[in-house]
Amino acid sequence: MLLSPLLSQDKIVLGCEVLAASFVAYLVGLVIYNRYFHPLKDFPGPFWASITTLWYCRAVRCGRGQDHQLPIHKKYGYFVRLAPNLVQISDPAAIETIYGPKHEFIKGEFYKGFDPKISKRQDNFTEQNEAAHARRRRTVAHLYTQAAVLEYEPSVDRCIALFYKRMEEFAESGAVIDMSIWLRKYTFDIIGEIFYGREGGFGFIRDNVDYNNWCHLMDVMPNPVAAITYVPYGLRNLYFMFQMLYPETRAGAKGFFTVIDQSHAAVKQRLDDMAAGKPVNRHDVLSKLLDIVNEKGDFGILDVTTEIWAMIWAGSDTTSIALCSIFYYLHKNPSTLAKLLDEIDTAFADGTLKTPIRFNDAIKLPYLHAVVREGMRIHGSLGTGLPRIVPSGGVEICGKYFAGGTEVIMNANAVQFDKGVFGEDSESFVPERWFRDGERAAANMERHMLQFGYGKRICIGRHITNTEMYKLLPTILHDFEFELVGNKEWKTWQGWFHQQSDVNVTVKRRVRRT
Ligand code: HEM
Repeated sequence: MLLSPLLSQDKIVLGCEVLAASFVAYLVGLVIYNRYFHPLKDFPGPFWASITTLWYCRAVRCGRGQDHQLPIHKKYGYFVRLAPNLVQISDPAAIETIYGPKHEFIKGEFYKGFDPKISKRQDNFTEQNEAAHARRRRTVAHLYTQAAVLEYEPSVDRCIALFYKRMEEFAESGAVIDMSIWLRKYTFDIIGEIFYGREGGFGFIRDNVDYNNWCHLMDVMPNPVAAITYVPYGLRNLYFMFQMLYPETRAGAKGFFTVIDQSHAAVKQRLDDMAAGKPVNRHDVLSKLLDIVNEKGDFGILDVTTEIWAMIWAGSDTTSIALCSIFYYLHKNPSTLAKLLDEIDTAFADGTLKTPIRFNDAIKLPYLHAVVREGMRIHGSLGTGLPRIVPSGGVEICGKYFAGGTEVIMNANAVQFDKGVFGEDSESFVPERWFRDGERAAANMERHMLQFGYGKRICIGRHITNTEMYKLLPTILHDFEFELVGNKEWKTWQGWFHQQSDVNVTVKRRVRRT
């Protein structure tokens, strides 16, 4: 009763009108500020990108490579404003400034979307606090060195044997297979072997089943997650609810929690087996992570779960995309394939390679090395770039000043095409570039590859990837002949992951030259 004069209908309507008018005035003011007064106003880029983060959000969510890979830089140059407070830079000279040790650029808010919140400590990939990251990375780094990874070689061999058996069956049946799918099963199974304690992997290759829908999850979940931090703050719940209207996002969200459950279950299983005195693989990462729990006070069981959870996301699709790129470009370029086969056959003939192929032997093949580098250069596994925040005080990057708090990004799929570093033919698949101009030029290209990131946040799992690739490729290429059906182009998706599909091939037993 007392409040009724305050809540008269007229006053409520007036209040709503004032609120709506203020909101519209705020939006108009923001647009004018972003476009004409923002410190980044002079950087070139699309109009809509200069006034709202939703433009870049759409680019990531919808896998629009033309908006954040090489084409956008062809249009606007080395610096492109992709959102009001975000500039993407493709000048290779900026890598050292942004990702190198000289300045303290921290990871952008983008990474928050990937935090599973399993433990109070985040995984290395999502951790934004540099000191916390350094502590965690020091704690686990010894599990990921090349020497440590070689201890997991028998696990990789088991998955290769399963893959090989499948290829034999396909050669026998004459079936058409999508190689992008089978390479994905291979990399998932290896994560299953070395992080989840499953001998023979998750069974993706063995049973030809996408258990828990994890492969499907990788197709559908990273895109909304990678885009969400570019939705204006107040609209994120709405965006999330809207995304849930898509059945595939609902499946992805469910899968997100299944991965967490399965990660808890894998750790529990290993602890139970150890307590029961059952034989377990003491050489896999899971065992070694549990050893750390016993040795260090600040790394608990939930940190083990977090670590193996992260590897499903970080270690499976990334590697299969790289493998698929190498495989596809080899089969699109028969003369390159022929040269590589020559090298592999000679290595088998002179005893450099033997079955099962050792990583340390395969790495000695120079042409294979060039093919691997080139496949990863021309098609980066991550479709979008790696966001960083300019430290307070501001930093000059390649002659342009950026105020503290500005977000900057470099995208491997733009940088790795730079003609100054990689040559005039940088848009073509040419493995020869890795030795044609001598060691200094090759080292210079290597320094400007962003495929695995750079500096202290560089990919910790890259030796696992290399081991998987250098062992599988010569094994299958030596014994099987693949033909791209109709020599068709693949399909690609340019969101957070740079997935390929429709790499359809037939498989035959290879008739080798004598
Ligand atoms: C071709 C394969 C791979 C590619 C292209 C790749 C790419 C990357 C990139 C670009 C980063 C840096 C992210 C950033 O700076 O924001 C990164 C970090 C990371 N990667 Fe990979 N990755 C691959 C394979 C793997 C594998 C096999 C694993 C583990 C099994 C792994 C685990 C990680 C982790 C844990 C980080 C965070 C490292 C840190 O910040 O300390 N990656 N990866």
